[in-house]
Amino acid sequence: MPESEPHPESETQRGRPTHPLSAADAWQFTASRAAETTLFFDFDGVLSPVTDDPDASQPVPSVLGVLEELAGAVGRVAIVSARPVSFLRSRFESLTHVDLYGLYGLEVWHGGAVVTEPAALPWVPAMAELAERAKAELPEQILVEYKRLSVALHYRTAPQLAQTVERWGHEQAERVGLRIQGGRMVVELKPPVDQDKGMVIGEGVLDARCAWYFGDDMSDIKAFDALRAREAVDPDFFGMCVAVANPETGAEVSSAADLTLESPEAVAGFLADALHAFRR
Ligand SMILES: O=P(O)(O)OC[C@H]1O[C@H](O[C@H]2O[C@H](CO)[C@@H](O)[C@H](O)[C@H]2O)[C@H](O)[C@@H](O)[C@@H]1O
Repeated sequence: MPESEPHPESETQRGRPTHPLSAADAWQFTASRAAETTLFFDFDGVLSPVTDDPDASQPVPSVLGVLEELAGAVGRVAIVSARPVSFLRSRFESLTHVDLYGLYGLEVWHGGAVVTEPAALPWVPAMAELAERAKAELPEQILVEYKRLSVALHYRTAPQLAQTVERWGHEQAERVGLRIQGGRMVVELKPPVDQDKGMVIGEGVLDARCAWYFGDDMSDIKAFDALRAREAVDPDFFGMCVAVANPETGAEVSSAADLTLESPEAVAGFLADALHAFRR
């Protein structure tokens, strides 16, 4: 090529595109830096349709194969959930190349074992006691989900009890010294340990040049914020925030996202389509 003609930039050198951009363009750009890309997924309401009984939740069947294929196409795929790692393992046992973060990052699946944030461990007895107290004191329609280092109080099947649950949760948080996390028809009590999805993502993208986060709930907005924060300090980094629509937190999450998908089933289809960008 003559000296005077500009050299075409290679795909990996191409600067970050400007938001907003179409999903197709975002995937195409992502594919150009696939090895330096991480895809993060929330579980409930994103990979799994909402059910009245949290124990009954299952991923959309087709998403398992798609995640495994994506894990072979990009640098890293991770699920970042408020569920314990043991629960995530029971749903994603077949996925050998997908990283798992549980309890908002208090747990990580690493080297074949669950690694727990040491600062949270002293709170195990208090959380067990709290779960028993919740069962005894709250109306029986409230489903109490004990998660070792957190207790979730579900009112999905009794929405008229939302205020009762909120009030009881705040009283207990003050009494025991816990933190509260609101979610979709749920109030969750957690140890006073600095760890949330934003911190998991902030740390997780330190070596990445591109990341996507798929979420549907209030705690996921912190993960979106972490991608925005990284973009703000690194002009080369490209982040995409994808919301999943729902009647409870959907409007707020969607307003913080680059694009919104209709349902967990739509997420599975969206990811299956995205695979084409990596096969070219
Ligand atoms: O971070 P996530 O993986 O999205 O976990 C958030 C909460 O998800 C679960 O509750 C939600 O899904 C349930 C099953 O579909 C539903 O019944 C409930 O109303 C939702 O809030 C989970 O049970 C909670 O522990 C998580 O905090």
